[in-house]
Amino acid sequence: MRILHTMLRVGDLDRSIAFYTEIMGMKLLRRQDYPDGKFTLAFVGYGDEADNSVVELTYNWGVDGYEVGSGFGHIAVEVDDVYKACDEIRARGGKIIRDAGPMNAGSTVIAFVEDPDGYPVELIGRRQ
Ligand SMILES: C[C@@H](O)C(=O)SC[C@H](NC(=O)CC[C@H](N)C(=O)O)C(=O)NCC(=O)O
Ligand code: NI
Repeated sequence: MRILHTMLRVGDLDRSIAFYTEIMGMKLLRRQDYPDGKFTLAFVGYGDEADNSVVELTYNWGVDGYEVGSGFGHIAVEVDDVYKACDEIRARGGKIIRDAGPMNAGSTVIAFVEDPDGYPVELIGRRQ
């Protein structure tokens, strides 16, 4: 077994696709409308689904926002250098909500970016 995807409900699909592709460097892997269910799915990720876990963006037609809630944590993205990644993401218009530095109660260097719906995306340095 393997993790295939994490699903996020989004209020504006094009806005989210732009964030995950133009700011986070992912690819739009596929997009499909489901008219009978009045929703659209878009899958984004750093590689094809056969070999990579991806993010499934779900847009329910006419629903423009959601409560992120206190239970949701984050999606984590591996980067070569967290500090450099934050600079690059800021330069591309991304919102860093937690600057790079050692994690709470630990030493792993992390940072958090906020996606357009308020979902945190964690940046973690590649394991040495
Ligand atoms: C290792 C890396 O993948 C993490 O996600 S650790 C991030 C760290 N998590 C916690 O502190 C968990 C306990 C916390 N009370 C919670 O429920 O979130 C984290 O979120 N650190 C925040 C920070 O600013 O370091
Ligand atoms: Ni994490």
